[in-house]
Amino acid sequence: MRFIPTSLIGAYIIEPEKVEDDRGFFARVWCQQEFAEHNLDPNIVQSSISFNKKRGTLRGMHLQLPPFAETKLVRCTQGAIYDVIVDLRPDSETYLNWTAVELTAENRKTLYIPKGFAHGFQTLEDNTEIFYQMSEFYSSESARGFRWNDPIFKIDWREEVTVISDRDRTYPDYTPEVLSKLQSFSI
Ligand SMILES: Cc1cn([C@H]2C[C@H](O)[C@@H](COP(=O)(O)OP(=O)(O)O[C@H]3O[C@H](C)C(=O)[C@H](O)[C@H]3O)O2)c(=O)[nH]c1=O
Repeated sequence: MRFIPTSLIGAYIIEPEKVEDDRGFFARVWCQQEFAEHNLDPNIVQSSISFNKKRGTLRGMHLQLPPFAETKLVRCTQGAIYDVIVDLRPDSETYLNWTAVELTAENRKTLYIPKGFAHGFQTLEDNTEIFYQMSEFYSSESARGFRWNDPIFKIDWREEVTVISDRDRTYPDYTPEVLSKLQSFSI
């Protein structure tokens, strides 16, 4: 695997190193030891999939607060997404910054998202499926979210949003009150 730092401290793009032969290829996409060697959280307790019928579908921006803050590994196993993360760790040099990466079934890239980041994506093709691996259990009570077009983040999305849940569409703007609840994140 190749671990490529993103512009946000602690977030990485992980590229598989293919071992090719006349049948095709084999590649590792996760290894507890290699992750630990790169100071990445090697714990996985849940895996999930997300299927999205229509191009332009947007899910996010989501995160879980401590004690259920989670490291996430995200990869696209069918279709393509524009995957976005926002650093919400007040003591981070890249606090409130965002970055995006195109994850596709073809490029087989994985995005490693540390605790304290909000995550969301927009699909770039119909019938797009995402595979997640999380370091913490799902906790609806600790789930929080911010609106995809919240002016404080100025995220530059690729396309018009075609499908979005009522919850994701109606999050209030990011405010100091919400910020205070995230102070407990540290890198
Ligand atoms: C995330 C999750 C959801 N659910 C249930 C709760 C709802 O009944 C249904 C759909 O949940 P939700 O609308 O929160 O799903 P997404 O909008 O895709 O949320 C995800 O989207 C963003 C982009 C993420 O990074 C997270 O993985 C996650 O927040 O599945 C579960 O039972 N377990 C889970 O882990």
